Amino acid sequence: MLSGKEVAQHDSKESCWIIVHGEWHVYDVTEFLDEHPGGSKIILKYAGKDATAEYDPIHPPDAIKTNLPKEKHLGPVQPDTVEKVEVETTDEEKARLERVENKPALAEILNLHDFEYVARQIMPEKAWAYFSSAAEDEITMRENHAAFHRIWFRPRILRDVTNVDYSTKILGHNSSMPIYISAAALGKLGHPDGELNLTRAAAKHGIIQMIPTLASFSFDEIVDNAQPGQVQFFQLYVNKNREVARRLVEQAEARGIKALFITVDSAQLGRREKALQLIQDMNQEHTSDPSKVTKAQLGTSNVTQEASKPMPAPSTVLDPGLCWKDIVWFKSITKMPIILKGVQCWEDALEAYDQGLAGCVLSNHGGRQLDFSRSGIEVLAECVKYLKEKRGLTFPNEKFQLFVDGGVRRATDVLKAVALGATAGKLCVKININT
Ligand code: HEM
Ligand SMILES: Cc1cc2nc3c(=O)[nH]c(=O)nc-3n(C[C@H](O)[C@H](O)[C@H](O)COP(=O)(O)O)c2cc1C
Repeated sequence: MLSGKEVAQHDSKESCWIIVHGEWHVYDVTEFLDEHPGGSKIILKYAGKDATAEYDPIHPPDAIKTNLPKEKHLGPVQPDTVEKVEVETTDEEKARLERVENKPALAEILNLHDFEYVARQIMPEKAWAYFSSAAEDEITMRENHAAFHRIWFRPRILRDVTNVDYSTKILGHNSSMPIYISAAALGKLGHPDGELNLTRAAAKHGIIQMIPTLASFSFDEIVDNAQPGQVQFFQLYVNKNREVARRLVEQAEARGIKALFITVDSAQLGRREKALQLIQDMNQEHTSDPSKVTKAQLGTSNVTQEASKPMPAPSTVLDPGLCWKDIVWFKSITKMPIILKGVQCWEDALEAYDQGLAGCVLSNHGGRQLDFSRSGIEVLAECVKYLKEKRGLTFPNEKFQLFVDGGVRRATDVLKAVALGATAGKLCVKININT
């Protein structure tokens, strides 16, 4: 056991130790300083100290394991000997903390628009930029919701609706409602319990959670937090290194994951300018390397993770080379049903059906990838039409399920999707509609 005092002596670039994580582990990052993708300045700010609070929300769970040689892991430190890091609180931060303190009770929040408003008020700027940003002019993001405004009901009367059961089956698994929680990376940015909150909520309400590849918690931690028998799906970003992809799929199958959703709308990261703006500010603050700023400004940095920086992930996590032959390979290595997440026209939905896949999520990634992609609900209408015309399919269809996400903010949106043929849809933290 190291003492906090000893660690504190290594507070310079000649010898730089930091403490990270609940288990209070000490790491020697002296040689890593120049390699750190976030620059050395930010780490030096925490030299000899506990960096957990800053480190945790913005790094993938395996960042240390993957980037820091074992011999640099110096072991645990006695927690009570570690001095608290004095973080200077700006006036803006004080005001934000006050808003957190006074946030409305859950029962006062009536709908998802309220949630969004409150989130914007209380989240750190970084988190809000990540969660709320979409590609370029954010036209698709707005259209996703607006598209539902163009669909109207044609209610029938004098039907007995005393008992309404809106439970359903999604890919053969019971769900209390025709929605599931879709993948959203880096949950810890929003709350220290991140994705585990969603695991618990899904269990409590009998809905299915899709675990993201880029979750803040490790895959095992999320699965370990599920109740016995709780159904979970897994979202896969296909790593350039197919052995990594294979390992993720095998791990998911071994742990009882019931379906594999492969994200196919992210050949590269969408240009999310709100997030880029923030990176620019951060780079100015944390690094002296002006080329980083320029790259970020131009949107040409090789950021390939879900978040766009400052939300780190290995740059190999997305593969522009992903194509149909890989899907055939995935089919050969897993018995889990495969669903493509991010299908945006009927031709690709038809191809997925012909390849023997279990379904598609008609989605444009919440408008975060290609601006001017059409909304999922609009694509649903054409898929239903052409899959009937070309292959005689009717929807909802158990053998080939259509899901819709993007802009779903109301139960009426879900109802519209289901009425048009979807198995389920997604809600903000991400509920998907199952048509
Ligand atoms: C144990 C030591 C650390 C390791 C192994 C590590 C690893 C990484 C990795 C792998 C990335 C991103 C890679 C990518 O984008 O593909 C990253 C980015 C980043 N890290 Fe660390 N990190 C460490 C310590 C820290 C600490 C103590 C801080 C302080 C808060 C920090 C702040 C950042 C920031 C701000 C970025 C984003 C940089 C940018 O987008 O320009 N890191 N780190
Ligand atoms: C903050 C955030 C993070 C996301 N992360 C992922 C991800 O890691 N993988 C993925 O396939 N989709 C991801 N998505 C896309 C969602 O799964 C879903 O397709 C989209 O959010 C639906 O649109 P909506 O936000 O309008 O509901 C993310 C979306 C948001 C808003």
